[in-house]
Amino acid sequence: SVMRIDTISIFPEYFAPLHLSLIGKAIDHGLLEVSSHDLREFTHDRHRSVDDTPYGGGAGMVMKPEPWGEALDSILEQLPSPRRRPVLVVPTPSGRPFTQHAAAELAGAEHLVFACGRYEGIDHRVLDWADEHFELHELSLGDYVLNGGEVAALAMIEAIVRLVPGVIGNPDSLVEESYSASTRGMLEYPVYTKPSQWRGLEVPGVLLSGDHGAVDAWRALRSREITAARRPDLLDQESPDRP
Ligand SMILES: N#Cc1c(-c2ccc3ccn(Cc4ccccn4)c3c2)n[nH]c1N
Repeated sequence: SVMRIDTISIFPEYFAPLHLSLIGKAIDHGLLEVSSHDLREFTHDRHRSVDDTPYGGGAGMVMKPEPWGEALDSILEQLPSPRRRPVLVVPTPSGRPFTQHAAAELAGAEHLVFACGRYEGIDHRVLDWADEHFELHELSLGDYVLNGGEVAALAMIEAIVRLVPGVIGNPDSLVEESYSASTRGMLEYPVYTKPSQWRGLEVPGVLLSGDHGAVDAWRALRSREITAARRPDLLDQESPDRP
């Protein structure tokens, strides 16, 4: 089935890169449809204004609700009926953490809409209204501050789309990854390829030995060492994947 993704932003050109590489291929193969919408197309004043000063005072500007309401209406009107409620993802610093688990959850959706804010955020009434018409997910990419939601949406879209069956070339790499890397598993072990000697540096002998048991053991040990050093928090969690 075709997954449809709509993005809404005052910088729709941020999403041009989605038509490259992996995701570009999925689009070419008809597995994925991506459309980017310019929020300013839903303004009607001469200055095409999308922001105004915050009620209650404070620095910065807030995105006005009207353009968002019209943009989201336009998405809903274009849906084939009877429609299942589309998923609305709103990247925000105050969101629930976007994790591999969230990506897997969203990979099952038929239709994803990303509302990318700027300034100090979107008038909260937009989220309150959207909660009645969409399956709303307010998600944060991580504990750092960005200037808007576009970069977060690009990352989320890539993490989600690569989990959609048929989109990524080799499904095996997904299976391996789901047990060892960015999920609540462990961090990836180091990888090597030819030449076996490079600038005086060798590939660990075990990897050239052909002894698959020894290779697996070496990789598990390296994952554990790297995880203990960089992400001890991942080691604390009991996980059925890790004996
Ligand atoms: N996801 C995510 C994000 C964001 C993010 C997402 C959307 C917007 C819309 C406006 N801003 C600027 C801004 C800065 C400060 C306080 C409020 N708003 C965003 C930032 N920052 N960091 C993440 N992990």
